[in-house]
Amino acid sequence: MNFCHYSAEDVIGRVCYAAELKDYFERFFSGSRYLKPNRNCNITSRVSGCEPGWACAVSVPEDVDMKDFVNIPARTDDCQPCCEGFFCPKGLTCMIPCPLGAYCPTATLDTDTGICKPYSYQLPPGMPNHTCGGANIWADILTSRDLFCSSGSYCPTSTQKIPCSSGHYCRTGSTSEKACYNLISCNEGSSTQHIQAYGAMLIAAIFTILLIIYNCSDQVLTIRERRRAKYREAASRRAKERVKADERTMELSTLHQSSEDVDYNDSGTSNASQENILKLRSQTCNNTDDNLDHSSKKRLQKGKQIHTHSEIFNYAYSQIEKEKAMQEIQSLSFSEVTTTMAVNAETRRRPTIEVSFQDLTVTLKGKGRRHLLRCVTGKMMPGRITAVMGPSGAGKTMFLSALAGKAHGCKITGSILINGKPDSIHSYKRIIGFVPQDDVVHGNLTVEENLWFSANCRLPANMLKQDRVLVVERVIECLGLQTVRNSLVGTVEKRGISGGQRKRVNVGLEMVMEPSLLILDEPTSGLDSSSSQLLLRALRRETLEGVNVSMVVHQPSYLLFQMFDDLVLLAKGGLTVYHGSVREVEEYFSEIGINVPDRVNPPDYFIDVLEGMVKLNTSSGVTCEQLPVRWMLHKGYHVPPDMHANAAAMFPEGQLSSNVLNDNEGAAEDHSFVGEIWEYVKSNVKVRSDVIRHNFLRTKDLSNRSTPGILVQYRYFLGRYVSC
Ligand SMILES: Nc1ncnc2c1ncn2[C@@H]1O[C@H](COP(=O)(O)OP(=O)(O)OP(=O)(O)O)[C@@H](O)[C@H]1O
Repeated sequence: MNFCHYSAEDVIGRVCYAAELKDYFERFFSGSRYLKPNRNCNITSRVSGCEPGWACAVSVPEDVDMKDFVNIPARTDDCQPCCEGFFCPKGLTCMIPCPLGAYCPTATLDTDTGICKPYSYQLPPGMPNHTCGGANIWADILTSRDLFCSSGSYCPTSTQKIPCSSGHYCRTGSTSEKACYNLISCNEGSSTQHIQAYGAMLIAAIFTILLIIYNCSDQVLTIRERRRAKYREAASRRAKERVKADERTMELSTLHQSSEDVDYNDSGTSNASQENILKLRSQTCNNTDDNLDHSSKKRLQKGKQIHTHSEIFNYAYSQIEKEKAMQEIQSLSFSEVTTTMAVNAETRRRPTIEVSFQDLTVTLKGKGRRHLLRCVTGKMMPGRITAVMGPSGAGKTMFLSALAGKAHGCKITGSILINGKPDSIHSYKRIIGFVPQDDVVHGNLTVEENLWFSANCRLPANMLKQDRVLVVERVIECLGLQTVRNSLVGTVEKRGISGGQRKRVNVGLEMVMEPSLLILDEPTSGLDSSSSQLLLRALRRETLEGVNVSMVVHQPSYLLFQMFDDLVLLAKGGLTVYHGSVREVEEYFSEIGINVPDRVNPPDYFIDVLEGMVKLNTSSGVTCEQLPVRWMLHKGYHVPPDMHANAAAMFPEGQLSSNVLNDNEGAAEDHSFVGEIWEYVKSNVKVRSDVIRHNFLRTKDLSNRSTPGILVQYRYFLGRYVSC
């Protein structure tokens, strides 16, 4: 009570009782800015203690029930200024102790302003004997800081205020001073520690780290890549050595077996020894995982992921070598049983897609309605490579685009069936690869990065890492891209890999997604003969897994031509001249008197004929223009009316079956002006709705493959830019 000029009893008599405290805090916490005066401060009986910073005593303290939370006692006696360390709000007439962190000295009058400092109340008018009292308010720190210990000082009690010493800082309402961090200088009376030094140090540290990362990232990536390459090469070497060792074992066994066979049956020796070779190779091929340790083998058997680079590459390369051996078996095999055994056991087949089309006609919109493709009927089978050939502008690209559902802005009639059903080709887009004529590779990435981006985005999301590595490594191996796998593809400004290699990467982007239908537009253009053969061999390998491969090809060499299974030959105007097996094309043309001269490459000759560069002098009298009609008649297809004259010219009157010629196509071709406009509007609406459906609406997915979601794909996309 050193801070109060009353006696202890006087102070106790002035401190608020329970009912007054309750009344005060209820009003305070109800958010009322101005407190309602209590019963002692009404207009009729207003005492000095009702003024801010003043309090009064109770006349008979003994009569007051301190536990009475309801009745406010009468305080009218001996009104005096509020004690230090207490606050006395206006209209309350009693004292409340200030809380910790507050500083409540007795106010002094500022004669200039007439305000009781450090508080902001004034002396009441008309009361000349009244002086400044103690604290008058109590508020939270956000509303008013008047009552709280000011910043730069600390208040151990509500009557003591000590300036913050140097090396320390004190915030508003502090009861003790806080030591500043090392390295930070805090002067006397500091209200906060200035951590700018730390901020500067942090920025400098981040900058240094970034600088180190920038300078070393290349190094780190190179080292990582070098390590991976080391594992890869070791795995490849091990797998090859293993195959060689197996081959030597086989040779020895074969020699041994042959010498035994000679004694019994001379005639059957060669066949028997070859069978032995095949059997032994099949057996050794089955020991794929011999390069792996026991735990990795176990994980593989359970279909689990293997983790280290070394294990993954060992697995991938032993699989690749095994596949190569299996292909060799197939080419060596003469016994169908052995081949079937090998293929069935080891060749993984993908879901198959058979594409059949009937009377496929693509017509250009607008005036003239030119046919870009006309009445094309046929089928493309899984496990076969179909070449699409024809003179320039014949509609080869348009044909494959129409099949792939990428022919926009044209009217397409006829039917396309997928596996015999009229499903939309877009429903299978996740297992259809399309290699356009123009490059779609990313020039600022390496060959391997390009392939990995495509593989990550388009392979099944749940595919194990080792299988992804196998797929990518297999494609790199198949396409002969080993030597340039880490080279930048290159752009116009920055020279990268060669044009032929770039073309192969383009094809690789689609091969790594393991498609069931692979459509390629001129993948061999610009490639030399050996590169083209390498590519065809890679595609041939795909067909072993049941992939349906169709490609536009220009001027294939004879060797390359023989590597195709089927041929679609288109004449100008998009009409079919031949669609069938490559083996039978020469026979078909010779039947109509078109024989390929000696030492002329058959595909070149057929294109020359269709270009009109070869003057036909056939016994049957068929002209170049009649070849499409000849094909239609040969297959028994309907002949469109505008071609009837050509058909009739080839056969004497009456020899043509009426159902071949009875076709109404074109009967409704002559429209009135209004009819033409109506047709135009109709087709335009259809094209727009096709575009909207293709871009915005989801077609039902029938591919049975779930690829990574948009966000994951976006992550891979961003990853590409990080790599750049
Ligand atoms: N959107 C289009 N608008 C107008 N004409 C088109 C369109 N698309 C294709 N054509 C025309 O259709 C014809 C066939 O084109 P396509 O590209 O299919 O020929 P191609 O046989 O692949 O030729 P090339 O071998 O020269 O690449 C060409 O005469 C072409 O001009």
